Amino acid sequence: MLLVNAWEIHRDPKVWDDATSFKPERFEGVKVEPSKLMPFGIGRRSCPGAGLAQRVVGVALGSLIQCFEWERVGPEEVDLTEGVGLTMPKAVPLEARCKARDFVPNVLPNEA
Ligand code: HEM
Repeated sequence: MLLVNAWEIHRDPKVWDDATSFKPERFEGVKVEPSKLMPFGIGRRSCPGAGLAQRVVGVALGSLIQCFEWERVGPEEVDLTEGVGLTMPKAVPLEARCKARDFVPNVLPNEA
């Protein structure tokens, strides 16, 4: 069995500028070689849900931002340190406060 260390490739400074910074704009309008970016695996056993996931993640994230105001629970910056595990947990779980924006009750059914 061949195991590819995608984690390492995704952080390789030879492959990416400023490799460990969160810069989603680095992907705007560019076609990235599949051998550099493989969040869904690669080849015949790659993730068959990739198309669905990419659409749903965008809609879900957009809905959370559009429908809620978000804030930290305290004055400290959110700690983005990675924890240990296969699913890339955060070292410190995220705690945040959210409040539905004013328009939300008008578009969601009122459950009595
Ligand atoms: C952000 C969401 C997702 C990520 C990051 C992800 C990532 C992956 C990765 C890395 C693999 C292993 C590929 C390999 O072995 O090379 C995989 C396999 C798989 N994924 Fe996903 N996946 C996601 C969502 C989904 C969804 C929504 C579905 C189904 C609706 C799905 C179904 C599968 C299946 C069935 C496999 C096994 C494919 C096989 O072994 O032939 N995944 N996924």
